[in-house]
Amino acid sequence: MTHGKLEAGSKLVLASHNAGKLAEFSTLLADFGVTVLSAGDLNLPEPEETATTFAGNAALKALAAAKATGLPALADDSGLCVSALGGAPGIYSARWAGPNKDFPAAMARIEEGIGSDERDAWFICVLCLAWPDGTTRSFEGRVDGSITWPPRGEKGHGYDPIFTPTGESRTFAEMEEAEKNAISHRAHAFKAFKQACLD
Ligand SMILES: O=P(O)(O)OP(=O)(O)OP(=O)(O)OC[C@H]1O[C@@H](n2cnc3c(O)ncnc32)[C@H](O)[C@@H]1O
Ligand SMILES: [Mg+2]
Repeated sequence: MTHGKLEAGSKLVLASHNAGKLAEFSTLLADFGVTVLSAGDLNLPEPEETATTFAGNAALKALAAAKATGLPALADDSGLCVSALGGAPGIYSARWAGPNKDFPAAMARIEEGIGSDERDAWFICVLCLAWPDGTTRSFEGRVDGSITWPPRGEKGHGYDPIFTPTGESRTFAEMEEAEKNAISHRAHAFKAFKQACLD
């Protein structure tokens, strides 16, 4: 097993328990001939995200999965950053929704915290590919936009119903997965990962 590129036929663990992310990754990875196994398929525990940055949490999740399985593992740490909230919820985006993943409540908390004139927001995604020997490579993606209220759309996941990317009139939750996958933070990070590790 080399530490550079993932060859066709190699196994890759997706070190995420988020069904929405996993659906997007299965489309993004469809053409590359890697066999994808998810953390849930492998019964991997969800590590506590104790780092203070997206990159730190992505590395912690990827390394935990690579060490537990002996396989290369790709983790995604991501979140929604709201300008008027000083970048919150940011790395705490999942925690704002609580253990019951109450995104309507988390979205309402964002709307309550911001005014009508400062609605800029951005999503960040850091992908980390870790190897069982502890080697890691990270890739960051970002998409800028604004907070929409009330929430709109039934597609996507998480905060998608309140995020409208710059230059679009629809929220991520009103777009087909392929449209979101062409412009999202995850798509941009994935493109860098692909160039470095798959092509
Ligand atoms: O850690 P894993 O197991 O991957 O799953 P998670 O849902 O806990 O993921 P994170 O720790 O990275 O937290 C990211 C949060 O940001 C939200 N988020 C990330 N990307 C998003 C996207 O494309 N659309 C909407 N919400 C997103 C997501 O719903 C989570 O609440
Ligand atoms: Mg998480």
